[in-house]
Amino acid sequence: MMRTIAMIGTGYVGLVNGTCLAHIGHQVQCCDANLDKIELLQQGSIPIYEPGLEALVAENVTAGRLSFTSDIASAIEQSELLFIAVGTPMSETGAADISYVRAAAELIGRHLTVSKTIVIKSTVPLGTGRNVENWIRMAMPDPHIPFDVVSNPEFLREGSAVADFMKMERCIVGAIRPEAAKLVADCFEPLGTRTHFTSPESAEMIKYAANAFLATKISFINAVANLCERYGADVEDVARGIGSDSRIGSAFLRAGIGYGGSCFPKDTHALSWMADQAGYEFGLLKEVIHTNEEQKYMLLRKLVQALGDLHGTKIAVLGLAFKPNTDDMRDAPSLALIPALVAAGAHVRVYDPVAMTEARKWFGNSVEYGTGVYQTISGCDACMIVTEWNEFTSMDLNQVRQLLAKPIIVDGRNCYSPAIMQEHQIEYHSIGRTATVNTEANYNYIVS
Ligand SMILES: NC(=O)C1=CN([C@@H]2O[C@H](COP(=O)(O)OP(=O)(O)OC[C@H]3O[C@@H](n4cnc5c(N)ncnc54)[C@H](O)[C@@H]3O)[C@@H](O)[C@H]2O)C=CC1
Ligand SMILES: O=C(O)[C@H]1O[C@H](OP(=O)(O)OP(=O)(O)OC[C@H]2O[C@@H](n3ccc(=O)[nH]c3=O)[C@H](O)[C@@H]2O)[C@H](O)[C@@H](O)[C@@H]1O
Repeated sequence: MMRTIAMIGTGYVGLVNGTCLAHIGHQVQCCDANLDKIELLQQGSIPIYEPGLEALVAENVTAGRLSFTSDIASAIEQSELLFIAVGTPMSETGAADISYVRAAAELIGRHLTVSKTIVIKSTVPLGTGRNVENWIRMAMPDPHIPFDVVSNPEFLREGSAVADFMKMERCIVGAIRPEAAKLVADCFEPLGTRTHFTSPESAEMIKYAANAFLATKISFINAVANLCERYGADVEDVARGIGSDSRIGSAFLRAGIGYGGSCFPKDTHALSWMADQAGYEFGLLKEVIHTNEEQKYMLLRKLVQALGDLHGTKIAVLGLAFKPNTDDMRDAPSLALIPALVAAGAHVRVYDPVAMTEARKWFGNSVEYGTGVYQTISGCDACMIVTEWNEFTSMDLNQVRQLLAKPIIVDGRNCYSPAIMQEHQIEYHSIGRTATVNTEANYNYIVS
């Protein structure tokens, strides 16, 4: 059944959910406190890079099911379901900052004059559902009007967000009243997804536990990778070998330079903070976080191993976004690596297929901005691969060898096989595999 929905917060999650909910037949108003964002959307542009989203937005706006407004109060008044999809960034203590959720709840309260269902999409600490209920009630002109607060965490991944929504693997609905749970679950009914009905606290925990578990898999394989290097094993073979056991599964076993992004780092810290608050020593999770922090600098260590003192060297960095197919640089490994290279005295030239505008906000004039893969690596003493964009995994290695001043690639994403690099006489350092190091004779051969 078609529902009227206000999506409060039109970021990655709000815009994707609002658009996709409109696409499956609902009437959606996406609102945001950021007026520039709403204006851009009203003009038909979208503020983020997400494959397939722009066309879907246009289609649903044209069909009259999707609109954008900065008048959040009106959207609240006109809708049956109010989704909260605002940010919950990491605060200085590591806890999730829920001030935006509170602001949204209070605004809802001020405009709640008939019974409605509030759906929390944002990732929020356990117990926030109950707090949201109180914040709304305290702001309501008439606190006797009944309303429901339902937890409905989001599991989409950036870069494949639209597909993740449309082929939703599961829907978690945490509610106190079964009628409210059913109302929310029914919104997703056209997707034919499996719904798990839980308490609000369990739903909140499912979100954190899912992200923490995936982060654990990554830190585990990264630790195994570091050990592989010491014993001459190949982590790619090891990941395939263990991943084909269905109890382990092959997903999230790609060794690399650590997880980044707007969620794994902040959500693992938030869960660790919650454990501390509850007096529970979640040592396993703390180690996952620690391993990840260390892993971010692995590439730098390998570069120093290859080049020695970095002072005065020219280094190309390919990939700035935290993963391919997004322009999101929040907590990207490049944010740890590049300032460290600059601090070590290297001249750094960076390139990313879509995150260049975003990168300028982070790096300003401290680096040089390349215009394409080959221009970026040209004349550099080494090339570092930080994000596995297609154009970095399919480079013409003959050209790469000729363009680099020294044929050295330090690859944080294991984009190539060491054998291919050896064939092309490129010194190759990757993660969890033995480096292929050219001899001096090789260098002379290549240079001449
Ligand atoms: N980015 C992702 O891939 C995923 C994010 N999440 C969670 O979803 C939530 C949102 O994340 P993103 O969409 O990435 O954040 P975002 O930062 O891209 O978007 C949040 C939006 O909320 C707006 N906002 C803040 N306060 C507001 C208010 N009081 N009223 C109206 N708008 C307000 C901001 O202006 C911003 O546009 C977070 O809790 C995050 O942990 C969950 C799954 C995936
Ligand atoms: O809560 C969230 O925001 C989202 O966080 C992740 O999604 P996302 O951060 O978009 O991207 P992922 O594909 O999960 O990658 C996260 C990080 O882990 C890294 N990663 C991933 C997989 C892997 O095997 N190895 C690895 O290093 C990626 O490079 C990236 O830096 C989860 O996969 C989503 O289910 C969740 O909804």
